Amino acid sequence: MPITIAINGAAGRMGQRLVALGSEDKSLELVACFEYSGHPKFGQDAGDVAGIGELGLHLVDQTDETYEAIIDFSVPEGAHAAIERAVQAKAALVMATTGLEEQHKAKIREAANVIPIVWAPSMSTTVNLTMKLCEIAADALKDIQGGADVEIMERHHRYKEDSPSGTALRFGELIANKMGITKHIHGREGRPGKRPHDEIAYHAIRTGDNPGEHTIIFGLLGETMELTVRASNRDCYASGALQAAKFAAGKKPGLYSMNDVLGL
Ligand SMILES: NC(=O)C1=CN([C@@H]2O[C@H](COP(=O)(O)OP(=O)(O)OC[C@H]3O[C@@H](n4cnc5c(N)ncnc54)[C@H](OP(=O)(O)O)[C@@H]3O)[C@@H](O)[C@H]2O)C=CC1
Ligand SMILES: O=C(O)C1=N[C@H](C(=O)O)C[C@H](O)C1
Repeated sequence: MPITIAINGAAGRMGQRLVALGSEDKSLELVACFEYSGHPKFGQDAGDVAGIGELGLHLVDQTDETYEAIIDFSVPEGAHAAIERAVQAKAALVMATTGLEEQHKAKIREAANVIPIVWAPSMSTTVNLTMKLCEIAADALKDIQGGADVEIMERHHRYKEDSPSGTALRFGELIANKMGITKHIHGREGRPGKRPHDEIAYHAIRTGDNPGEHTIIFGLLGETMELTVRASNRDCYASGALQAAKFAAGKKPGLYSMNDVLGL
């Protein structure tokens, strides 16, 4: 039997790719496409909006259908609604929205007591693998003679609303934990003085239609290591989220990561 899924934020850039890939996947059945009622495309066929032709599923804000998993790529308020929907439906939740505030994060942790939740700032396989590589690098370089300076650069499309990306922040968190760094700064200007070793700096570039690119720099005296991971389109995130929904449906309540989903 296919796993029944719902998508929240279904008219968005990511939502449209989830509708397209999710409706093609024979192991899944797409049963609901949620949008907020004020959305300009509310009520339209989700397949038409996604550019794949009519699916017979409309953009709605409620449904009588039952579903085993709901995937959220929206905005913080949308994420809040998705958590409530998942808890009410006793469905698994795949939480992909970034830029969440502490209140939303607390709600996710609380919901994980009653439903399974995969929560990750990036559903991409190569991004999650690069996170592992960065942890190895950070561990190896934490006590290196002369120190290793960590800087994180990310590039995204001009429409992105949160900054730096959730992925960049997660890279920083993982590296900081390994290297014992507590200071995180965002860009530099004026005369900040010599760079201390115990900080990670983030640089967010917004340009064109870039679907996402991260470079993590480990700068030593005499040599530099850079790890870059780059999406060519959004399907790496969409297919990872669909994989996460299949993984989480029917699991016991708790918080799961993409490492659990991907077996990394
Ligand atoms: N974890 C991951 O792998 C990835 C995460 N993301 C994250 O996913 C999120 C969405 O990205 P993207 O698709 O590019 O953004 P979009 O703005 O294109 O899509 C978000 C959609 O959600 C809609 N929305 C707004 N409010 C609500 C609500 N209350 N309920 C339901 N839907 C709502 C938006 O409508 P409107 O346009 O009218 O606001 C829009 O249609 C971002 O936080 C992004 O950072 C993105 C890619 C990968
Ligand atoms: O908004 C995006 O596009 C993306 N957002 C996520 C993030 O903030 O990390 C993931 C991906 O980089 C694309």
